Amino acid sequence: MSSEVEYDCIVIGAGVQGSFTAYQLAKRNKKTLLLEQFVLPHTRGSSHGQTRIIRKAYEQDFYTQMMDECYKLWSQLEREAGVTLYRQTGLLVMGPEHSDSYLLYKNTMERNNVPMVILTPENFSQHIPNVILAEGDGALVDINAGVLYADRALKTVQGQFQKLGGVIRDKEKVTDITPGPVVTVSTSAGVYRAKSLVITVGPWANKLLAHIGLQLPLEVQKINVCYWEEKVPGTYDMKKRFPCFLLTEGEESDRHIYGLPSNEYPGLVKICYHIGSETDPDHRDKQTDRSDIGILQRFVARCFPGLIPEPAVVESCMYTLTPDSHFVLDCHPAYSNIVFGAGFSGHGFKFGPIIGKLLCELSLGEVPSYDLSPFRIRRFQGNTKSAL
Ligand SMILES: Cc1cc2nc3c(=O)[nH]c(=O)nc-3n(C[C@H](O)[C@H](O)[C@H](O)COP(=O)(O)OP(=O)(O)OC[C@H]3O[C@@H](n4cnc5c(N)ncnc54)[C@H](O)[C@@H]3O)c2cc1C
Ligand SMILES: O=C(O)[C@@H]1CCCC=N1
Repeated sequence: MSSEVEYDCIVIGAGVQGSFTAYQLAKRNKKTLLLEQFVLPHTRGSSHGQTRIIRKAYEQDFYTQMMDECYKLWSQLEREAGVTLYRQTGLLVMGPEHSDSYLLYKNTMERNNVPMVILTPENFSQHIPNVILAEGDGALVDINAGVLYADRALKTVQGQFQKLGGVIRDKEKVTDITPGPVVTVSTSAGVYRAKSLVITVGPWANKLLAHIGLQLPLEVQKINVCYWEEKVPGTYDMKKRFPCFLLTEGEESDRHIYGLPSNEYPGLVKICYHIGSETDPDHRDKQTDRSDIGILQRFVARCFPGLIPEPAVVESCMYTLTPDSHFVLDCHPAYSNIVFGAGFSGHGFKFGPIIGKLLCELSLGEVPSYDLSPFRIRRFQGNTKSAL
């Protein structure tokens, strides 16, 4: 089947980043096609699941500053669609009080006037009951942080895109790309043409970029998404405003941990380890490493006395990591009408609306609204393989 229609833009990959990019393009009256390899919705990429953390607490100013507009774009989408996508819970940040990482969070938040409360070992349990603050740890709360209803957000943005006249074709895997002033995209079901192309295929980025002679330094990891049962149901519940939390980075392996209050599975709290094991996105179920679960069990036993230190549910999801954990947002070095967003390194969901806006701007040849230098591929220098 060959399509006669020429699109302004084709977006490949209907995860959070591709869906928001397509929506932004449609808002700009661009005739847009969004292609997805699986039947939607699916659980085989990085954007599935009911919840994600949204926060301004970051080590780097550029993320904190982008989140300013991003919160506004999330609430604009909520108003437009008449749905709730965000719930404020606050985010508890804990880490060795004098460590580089903890101080970077604290100072970045202070410098950018992010509303926060600093807790002391004396008043900690009064504010955050049923959590043990480790000896020597500092604690602060990013007050406006909270939970995004991820699955609902994806459904909403894809729905709004379609209402604006956008076309979604799922169960169509892109099998080839031919660059040119008009780009040709071949799928398992057809051939499509467009003035520009956006590639947002998450863990599959290098598999698809190989078709256009580019390889990025990305590592795909499978993450075990663990849920832990409350001894007394409701102890760590979102309705009671129990906060999301994260441990800042440090020397010890048991610091790469974060969690969300119980919500999607009543009585179960999501607590995960931020480092997984390398995997192939087409064979992720073959990766069965659970060594992180021991680290989580020790953490839960030590710091969450109200949880049973044995995971009740283990699901899986994938991270696509760059060497510096910063995103990749750029144009192809040889074809300026091919744009990609990749390497969201396990923290990209909250940025969906702003990533969509930026990739839309890049695909239209406009000056992007933010300085993209932290996200350009030239930072990888020798690590980017171009077969051109
Ligand atoms: C366990 C876990 C917890 C996380 N927690 C947070 C959090 O709290 N806060 C936060 O902000 N972020 C979080 N993240 C990160 C965030 O979810 C990801 O950064 C984001 O979902 C990445 O989206 P994406 O669109 O790049 O990738 P994906 O969601 O994987 O989308 C890519 C899409 O492209 C499709 N595709 C691939 N190849 C092709 C092809 N050839 N043809 C057609 N379609 C194709 C795939 O099927 C997929 O649907 C978390 C991630 C995980 C795994
Ligand atoms: O992006 C986020 O907020 C979460 C928490 C920290 C680790 C990864 N994702």
